[in-house]
Amino acid sequence: MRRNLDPLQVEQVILHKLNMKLKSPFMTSFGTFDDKEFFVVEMIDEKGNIGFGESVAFSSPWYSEETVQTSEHMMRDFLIPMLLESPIDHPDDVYSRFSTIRRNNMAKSALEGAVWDIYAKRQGKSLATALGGEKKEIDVGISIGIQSSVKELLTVIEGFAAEGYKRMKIKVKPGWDVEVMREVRKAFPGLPLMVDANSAYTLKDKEHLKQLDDLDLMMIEQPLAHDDIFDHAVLQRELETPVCLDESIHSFEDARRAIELGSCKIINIKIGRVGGLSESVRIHDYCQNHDIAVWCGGMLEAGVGRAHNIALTTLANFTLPGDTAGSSRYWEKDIISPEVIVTNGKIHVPENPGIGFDINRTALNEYTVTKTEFSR
Ligand SMILES: O=C(O)CCC(=O)C1=CC=C[C@@H](O)[C@@H]1C(=O)O
Ligand SMILES: [Mg+2]
Repeated sequence: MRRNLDPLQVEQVILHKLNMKLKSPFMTSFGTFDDKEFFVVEMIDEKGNIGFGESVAFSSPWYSEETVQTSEHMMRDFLIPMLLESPIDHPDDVYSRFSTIRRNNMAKSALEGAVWDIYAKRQGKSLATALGGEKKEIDVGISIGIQSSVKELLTVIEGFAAEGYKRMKIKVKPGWDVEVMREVRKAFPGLPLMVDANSAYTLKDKEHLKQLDDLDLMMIEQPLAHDDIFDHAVLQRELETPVCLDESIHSFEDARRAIELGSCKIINIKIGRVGGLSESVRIHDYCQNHDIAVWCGGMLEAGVGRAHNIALTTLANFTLPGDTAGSSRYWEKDIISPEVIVTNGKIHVPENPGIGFDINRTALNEYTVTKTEFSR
């Protein structure tokens, strides 16, 4: 294990609760997002370094059981006191320090991300380098919600293709799937395409889903239940299209079991879902050793979360474009400076220490609903 001879002591944590309105509603098989409520974690160490993390839990427990309110409770009443208690040798230790608390990975990850940012800044390294990443730029795709008509969907895809995004992920659900994707494939014959079902199907839909095999999709993401890896293995044996797991993977152990069972050929790593950057790196490394491709998913993050996703994606086995689109995908104005810019489907990885972006305090304050401080 990597050791740090300069233990860091967290002195203060500030939870900024923000509410940001999306430029346009984002519809999935489980619900529609109009705005995003979340926390920016600001953390200060004993030397005055400041690190930032972002919580990704949504207001409602649709995607996972965590919500903005449950993560606030977990951070305030359990996790922050555990962090303030004693110095940390290495950010990897945060995961083990939190291990007596079951799950609540998004709450844990928001804090762990800020510790990683401070750690990288203390070392004078970018977060990407501190994590072991080497890419100078990353390929990105974009996630497209369910639209009101196929015509509308084709227009949206055309717009993002013109912006240069490397692949399009189309949200599907029963009644908005095979026929729609046939139309999309017909209109865009060479476009890298995938679908995400957010658990909208069961094994009874196997024959229906097999029709997707004709459409040259990069993968189908999370077709079956959010807590399943067994039925996904059955489905993967029958489908030519690779299955990618999202909701089902909460830890390194989940990934190991899914891979041993043959439940997927690809894993979408979301930092918040797996409890932080350290666990993300462990999953990445294991997948790399088992020929399982990974990519970095998104949770409609604002700039701080986006910066963490960019840093993680610089690791070698992130071979597929992620969902880390530019700041302008969801926001009129982001909370970081400069904003994340996508050029020809690529994001340049910042080289400044830590997350590599400054916080735009004016924007942060504008979106802040409440602010709570915790000190040692
Ligand atoms: O652009 C992004 O941040 C990704 C958006 C996206 O596809 C998702 C975000 C949150 C929940 C889901 O709807 C979905 C996903 O499952 O990956
Ligand atoms: Mg998904």
